[in-house]
Amino acid sequence: MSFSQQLREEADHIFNACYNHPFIQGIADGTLGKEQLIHYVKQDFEYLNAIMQAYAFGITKSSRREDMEMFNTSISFVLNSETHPHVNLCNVAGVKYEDLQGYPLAPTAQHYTRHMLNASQSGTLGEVIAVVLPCPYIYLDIGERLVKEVNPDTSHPFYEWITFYGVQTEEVRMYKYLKRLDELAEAATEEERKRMKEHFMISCQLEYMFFDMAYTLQNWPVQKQCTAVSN
Ligand SMILES: Cc1ncc(CN)c(N)n1
Repeated sequence: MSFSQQLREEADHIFNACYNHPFIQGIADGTLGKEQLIHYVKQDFEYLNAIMQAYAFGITKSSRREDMEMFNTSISFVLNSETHPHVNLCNVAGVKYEDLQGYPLAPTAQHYTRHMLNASQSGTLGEVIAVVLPCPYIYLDIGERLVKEVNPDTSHPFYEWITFYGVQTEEVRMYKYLKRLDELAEAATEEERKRMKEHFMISCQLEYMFFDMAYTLQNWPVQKQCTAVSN
């Protein structure tokens, strides 16, 4: 079994938990609430900025043009295409996309972005791939399962979100990452392979937590009190 197959098997329960999370099931049956959609898009806009920076660290660790191209394609994908599923969610929530940009990170988004940026800044090329991989991998899995199980038509409120992640070129992008991860894992020391696995598993857990953050409208626990002004 290849290294990437081992990781996928090890994380199977997390992939399943993500699919069964009420956030995704709310997308599936079209009932996800406006507040949850807005919180998700605000946080995901910032998350996608951070993953582009992680991809850019991947370029700084690359010496082959093919690897630079792989990360560059992912950055272009986020900049030029991944706005579409966000716009779908904004349309359902009845808000403008531009109004959901530039918000502070909630705890889980803070955790996930720091995890990705720390590992990609301090790690090897293999570690960069391992830490960013769950992002496209889990959404491809969710999208494919939703297309198969919900089989939405254009009247479904989240038709565009579902078909974007379930029926598109994500698969081609993914296989490049998996192939390269296996090559790098084969040449890596046991220590490095251990770090790659740890980065991958933590990113998978944080993908689950990200859905939970959006669903529960997670925020920092201590907020400034608004005291009534009395005359
Ligand atoms: C947190 C998260 N993970 C993954 C994806 C899909 N690229 C996303 N938009 N946001």
